[in-house]
Amino acid sequence: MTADDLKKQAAARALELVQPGMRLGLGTGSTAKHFVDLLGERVAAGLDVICVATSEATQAQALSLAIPMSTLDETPELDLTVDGADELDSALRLIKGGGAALLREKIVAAASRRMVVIADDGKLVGKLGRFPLPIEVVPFGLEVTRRAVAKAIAEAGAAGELTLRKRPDGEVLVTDGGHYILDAHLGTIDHPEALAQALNIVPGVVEHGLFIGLAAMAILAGAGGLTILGAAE
Ligand SMILES: O=C[C@H](O)[C@H](O)[C@H](O)COP(=O)(O)O
Repeated sequence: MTADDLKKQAAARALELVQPGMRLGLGTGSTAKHFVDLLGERVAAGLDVICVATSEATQAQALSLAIPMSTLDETPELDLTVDGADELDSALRLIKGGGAALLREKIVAAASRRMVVIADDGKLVGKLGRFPLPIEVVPFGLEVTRRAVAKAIAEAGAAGELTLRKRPDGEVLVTDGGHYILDAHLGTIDHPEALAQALNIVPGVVEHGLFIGLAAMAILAGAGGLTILGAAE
């Protein structure tokens, strides 16, 4: 079974949580893409839902499947958001933003009564930090912000290189919100809450990829089947 098959299995299990009439947040990335594809099939078969996307890419995918779309301004309270993650621990603390969608993903997750993570079980780690932590920053004053971020990271007891994310063609990556991303290569994050708080107050940091206290459940697919973390319903 391929990693993609596992992602699809997790997405299919999450689809069971969707009820008619729900207001849904649609995540971003290769795992969330499976969920949107499967949701599109259910919508084509008559399921009534209204959705908000966490990225321009997901918005385009959902529209191509004729999924009814709204915005957070029109639909500020969502019942359920289903999204992928780059890393998670057993306390349902996440690193997100490998696909540069962390800002809208966090806003949508925070507007949802429930956020459910779908992933292959290789993303479950004992300690967060192997995946570089994405930190979204405004382009203005980049070097000043970079230094302040490095200081915040050190104060939270972590260390590692900060790299400005580039696109495959070598140009600096610009997010859907018009910002840059600094990836913090930390290896391990011993104190995720402290790091999140330290990053939250750096001027120029728009958002970071530590999602703490947002996910209520994770559906992890592995060779041995599905594992559920958190509250199943
Ligand atoms: O910015 C992107 C998101 O946080 C994704 O949900 C995350 O990167 C996981 O993506 P994938 O399912 O492709 O591994």
